[in-house]
Amino acid sequence: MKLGIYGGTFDPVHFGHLLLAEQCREQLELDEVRFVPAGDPPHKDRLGLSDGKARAEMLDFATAGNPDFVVDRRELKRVGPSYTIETLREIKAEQPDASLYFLMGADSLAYLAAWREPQEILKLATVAAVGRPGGISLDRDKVKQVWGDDLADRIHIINMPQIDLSATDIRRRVRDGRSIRYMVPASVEAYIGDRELFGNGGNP
Ligand SMILES: Nc1ncnc2c1ncn2[C@@H]1O[C@H](COP(=O)(O)OP(=O)(O)OP(=O)(O)O)[C@@H](O)[C@H]1O
Ligand SMILES: O=C(O)c1ccc[n+]([C@@H]2O[C@H](COP(=O)([O-])O)[C@@H](O)[C@H]2O)c1
Repeated sequence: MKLGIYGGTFDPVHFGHLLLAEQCREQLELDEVRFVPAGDPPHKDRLGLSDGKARAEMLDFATAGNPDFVVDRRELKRVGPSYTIETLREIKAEQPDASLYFLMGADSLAYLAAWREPQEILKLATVAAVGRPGGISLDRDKVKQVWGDDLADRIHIINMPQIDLSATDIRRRVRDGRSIRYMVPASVEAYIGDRELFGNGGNP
C-alpha cells in the first residue's frame, strides 16, 4: 500500500492543492491521498486562521466523489503545534506495512530543514515535492547539496503544470469582493459565500 499524506493549512483548499494531489497520486501510483489539515500550523500565524472545522469541511466538499482522496482530521484534535513527524509516526504505527509519501510544494521543501526532526521525517516518508511559481526552483543538485546523497534519494521531484494559486490570494480576493470562480471547486466557493468566510463583503 502506497499512502500519500498531504499536510496543509488549506484555508481554503484550491485547485493548486488538488492538482498537486492528483499528479502525485498518478505519478507515484499512490493508493490513496490523505489530506491532513493542520490544527495549528507550526510556521504560520494563527491570527485570522479559519477554524479547523471549516477548513476540513471545505476539504470534504473538494474531495467528495473521489474515493482516492480522504480527509484525515487527526491534527485538528491534537493539542499544540501540528508537527508532521508526530503525524507520520502515528500513521506508521497504524499502518506499518504502508509506504508513506509526504506531499508538498517547493516553498515547503525550502524550509523542511527547519521543521521538527526533518531527518526522521525523511526516514519515515518519501517526500514528493512539486514546483510552484514564485521563485523557489526545485533542483536535484540543490537538494543533494542540502541533504546529502542518501537523504536526497528520499526526496522526489514531481513535474506538473505549475499553478500560480495561493490561499492568501484567494482570501484577499474574497475580502475585496472579487471572483474566485475556477480557483476553488464550486462547492468550496459556495461554502465560503454561505459562511461569509474571509470577511466576504459580497463575493460575486
Ligand atoms: N499552487 C500550488 N502549487 C504547488 N504547491 C502548492 C500550491 N499551493 C499550495 N501548495 C503546497 O501545498 C501545501 C499546503 O499549502 P497551504 O495550505 O499552506 O496553501 P497556500 O496556498 O500556500 O496557503 P497560504 O497562501 O495561506 O500560505 C504546501 O506544501 C504548499 O507548498
Ligand atoms: O513539523 C514541522 O515542524 C512543520 C513545520 C512547518 C509546516 N509543517 C507542515 O507542513 C504542512 C504545510 O504547512 P503550511 O504552513 O504551508 O500550510 C502542514 O501540514 C504543516 O503542519 C510542519
